[in-house]
Amino acid sequence: MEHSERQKKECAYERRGGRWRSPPTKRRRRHHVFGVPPRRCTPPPPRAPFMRGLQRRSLARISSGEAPSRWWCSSRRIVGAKIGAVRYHGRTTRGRRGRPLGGRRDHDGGRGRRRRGGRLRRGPCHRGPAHHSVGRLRREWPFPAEGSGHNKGLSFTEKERDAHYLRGLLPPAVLPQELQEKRLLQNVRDLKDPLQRYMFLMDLQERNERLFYKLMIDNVEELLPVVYTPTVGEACQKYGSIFRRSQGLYISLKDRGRVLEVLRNWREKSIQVIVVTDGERILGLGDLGCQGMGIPVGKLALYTALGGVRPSACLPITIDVGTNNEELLNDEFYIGLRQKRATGQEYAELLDEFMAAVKQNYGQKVLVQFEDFANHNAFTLLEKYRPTHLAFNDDIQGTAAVVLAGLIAGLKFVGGTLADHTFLFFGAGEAGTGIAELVALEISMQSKVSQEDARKNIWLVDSKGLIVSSRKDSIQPFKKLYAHEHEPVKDLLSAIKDIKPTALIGSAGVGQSFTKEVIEAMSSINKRPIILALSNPTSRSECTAEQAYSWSQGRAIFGSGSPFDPVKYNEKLFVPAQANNAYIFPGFGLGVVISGAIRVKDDMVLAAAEGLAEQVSSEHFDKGLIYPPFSSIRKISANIAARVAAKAYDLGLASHLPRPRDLVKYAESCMYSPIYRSYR
Ligand SMILES: NC(=O)c1ccc[n+]([C@@H]2O[C@H](COP(=O)([O-])OP(=O)(O)OC[C@H]3O[C@@H](n4cnc5c(N)ncnc54)[C@H](O)[C@@H]3O)[C@@H](O)[C@H]2O)c1
Repeated sequence: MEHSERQKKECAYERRGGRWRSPPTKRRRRHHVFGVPPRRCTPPPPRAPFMRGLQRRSLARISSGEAPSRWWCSSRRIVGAKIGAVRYHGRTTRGRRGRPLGGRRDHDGGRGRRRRGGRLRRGPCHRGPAHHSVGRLRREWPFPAEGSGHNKGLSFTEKERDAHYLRGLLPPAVLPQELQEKRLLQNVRDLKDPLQRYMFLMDLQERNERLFYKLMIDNVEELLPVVYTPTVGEACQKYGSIFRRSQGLYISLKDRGRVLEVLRNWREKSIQVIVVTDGERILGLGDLGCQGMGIPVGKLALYTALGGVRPSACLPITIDVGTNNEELLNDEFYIGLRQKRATGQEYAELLDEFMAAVKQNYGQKVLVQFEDFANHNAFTLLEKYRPTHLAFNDDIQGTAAVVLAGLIAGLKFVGGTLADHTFLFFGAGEAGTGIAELVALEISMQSKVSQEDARKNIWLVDSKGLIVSSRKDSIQPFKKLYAHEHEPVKDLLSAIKDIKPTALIGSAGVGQSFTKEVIEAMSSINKRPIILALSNPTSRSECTAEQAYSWSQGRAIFGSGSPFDPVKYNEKLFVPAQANNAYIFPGFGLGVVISGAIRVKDDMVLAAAEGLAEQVSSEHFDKGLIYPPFSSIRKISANIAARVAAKAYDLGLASHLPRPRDLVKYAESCMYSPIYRSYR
């Protein structure tokens, strides 16, 4: 077909990326689809300069957050009406007669339609304003409002600065990412106050995401205590005063009936991991209400830095049902609801609505990690949602896996298997009973005995003393399994003398509860007593590393929840192990994500623990370590992920088929890399 002169003039197709794009009107698009050879088209006219100005102003509006949160995928609606010259980067895949092809794409390149119910319909665009704008880099620079995944700061090359209108907005020097990292590390080290360091790193995460993660990955041992426990505890306590920008999603009692709508306001659609808290038991610090947000934010930063889950696939959520913390209720800077905690049906209904909305919005392959819920809710929620959701509780299952791995490794010094030893837990909450259950499961699998029999060597002490059968009627259901026949015992020291445990595991959140007498009693019973002081933050630790080593004359195999510096005792250097959940949950999450698992089973948690324990080599044992060093955490996470994914495939819970042949390699290849990308 010949082009008429008029047609040639009107034809504004532009050849980009091997395709013809951006037809100005529907009529002209048809004209192309029906048989007009695209090569005859004239190039598009240059864009009018005033359009650029208009667009830039509108983008500033978007970036400053002034524009509405719901965006419609239509040039005639919000974006287009204001911007005029918006050029969509959404792709159209067209088949015969110009009809959109099916397949993965649910988006039609910005004409207000997306695939719902098998058909293309008009509707809200789930990708938000970023999807519609030209020059995503410029949109984020210098307004880092919608995430900072594209920012490179001084690392933008000359070419990128030209292509993305950044010239003049940056100083002339072009620095490599490594140099930026070196400078920032120096900046962090110059700050003496840990809270200042925390705020510095959070600012960096918002400003330049890739640089933040590069810094984290390369200096994980140094920065982990800043981004997570113990500093995050202080940050949560002062969250209202240091609040700068919202870092996650807040769902409060006010949102009942529209939780789904609130979830849809989040900028990213493709979410793989959610960490959610209700702030009732933040670390060992108690009820911090809405200010518990620091925990999901910190945990998800570790999911990315240590486990390689994409940052854009992570969603931190705080469910605000009020707080019983009087200090916060009277704090003028408190950021949450000023009311007492909702309980009972009101609480359960909000949680139900939340979990249903999560499934509806993100499907069933999104991992929902419950974090720092008080134990009266944590067990109930996990039991309730495990059968229907991909639910995981790090305080119960994550802690259990990391401690079990430590015990397995610790027994290499002591000798014998788990079944040969007795374990005493000080604290029978989420952490204590979670660990006890997993230890019992491992014993039952190793020794082919029932789990009930396996529990017989495990004893728990709670605030009322040793859990024994005579207390059965007055204790919570999850403790009843450990109510063995024994005389009532009120204090820990007497319990140790009676039970004679090999390992003493503290998870009561009571600082300095492993006194000199306690450690000495453990040392008199065992040649190498295993002492795990798990309570966080450092102030709640049952004893310090120095106390454990000196009171046991250097014989203790010590691990703690919060980090302690190496200790010199009798001219020998002892490196305390950190039983940090960060060994497990990032790798566990990655395993779940790469296999597309739809449920979490105990066997998968057990696989994670075994995956961690097997990475403690003889070289580590020589140094007295019961965990591998954190510096190789990405490798550790990839191995754990492979073990978890393998178990998910074995159990028929994985949905990503076919099963990759080499799961470790596959896990490594799926990990997020913080190296800057090049932009055209
Ligand atoms: N990997 C880790 O290091 C790790 C992981 C999870 C939890 N933790 C820490 O463990 C601690 C407890 O966490 P949780 O989730 O089990 O809390 P929780 O509230 O569920 O349980 C606390 C338990 O301690 C008992 N307790 C309280 N005071 C006591 C006392 N004076 N004497 C004896 N028992 C007492 C309670 O009865 C309860 O059973 C916290 O400090 C938390 O930070 C550490």
